[in-house]
Amino acid sequence: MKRQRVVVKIGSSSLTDPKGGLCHDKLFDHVEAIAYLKQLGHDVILITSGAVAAGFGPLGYPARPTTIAGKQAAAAVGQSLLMQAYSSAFAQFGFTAAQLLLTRSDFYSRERFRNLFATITTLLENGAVPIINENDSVSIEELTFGDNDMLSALVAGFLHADALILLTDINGLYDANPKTNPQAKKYAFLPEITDEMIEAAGGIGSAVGTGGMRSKLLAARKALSFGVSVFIGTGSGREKLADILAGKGDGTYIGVPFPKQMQMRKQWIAYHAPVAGMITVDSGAEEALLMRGKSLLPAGVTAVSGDFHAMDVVDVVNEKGITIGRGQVYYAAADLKKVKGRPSEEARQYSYLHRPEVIHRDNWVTLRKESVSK
Ligand SMILES: Nc1ncnc2c1ncn2[C@@H]1O[C@H](COP(=O)(O)OP(=O)(O)O)[C@@H](O)[C@H]1O
Ligand SMILES: N[C@@H](CCC(=O)OP(=O)(O)O)C(=O)O
Repeated sequence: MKRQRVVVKIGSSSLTDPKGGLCHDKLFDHVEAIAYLKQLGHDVILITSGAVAAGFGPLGYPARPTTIAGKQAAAAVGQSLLMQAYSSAFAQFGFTAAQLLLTRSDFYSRERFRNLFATITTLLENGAVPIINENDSVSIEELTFGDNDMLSALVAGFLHADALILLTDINGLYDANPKTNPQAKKYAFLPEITDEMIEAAGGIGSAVGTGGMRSKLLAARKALSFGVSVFIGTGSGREKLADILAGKGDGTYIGVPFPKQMQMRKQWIAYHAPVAGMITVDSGAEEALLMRGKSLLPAGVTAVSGDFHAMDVVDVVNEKGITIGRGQVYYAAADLKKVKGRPSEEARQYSYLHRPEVIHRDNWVTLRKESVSK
């Protein structure tokens, strides 16, 4: 299997005891499975919950605190316990754990966004395991991600992950909460998430979790909109994540089956994404895109119209004004205007992902081939 970029999110209930407090056996089981995925050559980014659940006991609370200050204080205690446990467990497999604590405003600022991307990329290049949680102790309630399910979907989208795996205490999505309705039936595969499913999904099932299945479905829908397929479920043992990636997991698969994920992203670009602008390319770039399977580079761009942002979808037209394809851009319109016609190495500083391509091959869909300019 080709190298995959996988975002794994682990919920509080899968890391702590029902009454709170870190469960080292549960945590080790996940670490072993992540280490195995890395040994198979995949990139893994971990989104971990559990700071509040791990910290409230040691801080002296009998149950998960309900006040914001209580949760924030518990998270400050629990986060360091979590990282201590991850660092020592990953070290047993020869991997280094790296902590990143995010707030929603990190996603609003392009500069922070860019730094975050560069940091995670550098960590992955060096073989480390990026471990992300919300920076609970400083997050302001109105500005939180909602929960780590949504955070994991946003991270999976912006890292162009191949798959988002939401590990939880239940083996998938049911048509009703199985903890309260024993007749509930499990979905094995869903092509999409409908409003009805979100309505039907219930809330939290454990004393330590946050959003329940509803928040997972909202997150799954967000991930699908970025072209990332999702798995919600459970598992145990070293091979559980590899099995999930191979389509053999105990849970619900949402979107296109993982190996065919690229196809889905392209479908989204071709048929669903709003088109935010237009780029004109010269005949060399047109030929590279249509005949040689290459990415679009800044050097081949001759004109830019519309007010698009980086990662928006734009139409690409040739010198005759004929639309030849559509793709997701790494540059905002204003930046692309500055760098059109320039060498990639000069231009890439303006791309928020530091990527030289204007449209990477993976984010390109050909709409007309017969129109190549002569
Ligand atoms: N339709 C549903 N299908 C499956 N689980 C559901 C459903 N509705 C509610 N749940 C509950 O969601 C829980 C998982 O959510 P949560 O406790 O937030 O987990 P985590 O801590 O892993 O994020 C399950 O234990 C289950 O009780
Ligand atoms: N950031 C919080 C987790 C919030 C959260 O979404 O929890 P969960 O529903 O268990 O994934 C913490 O570390 O306690």
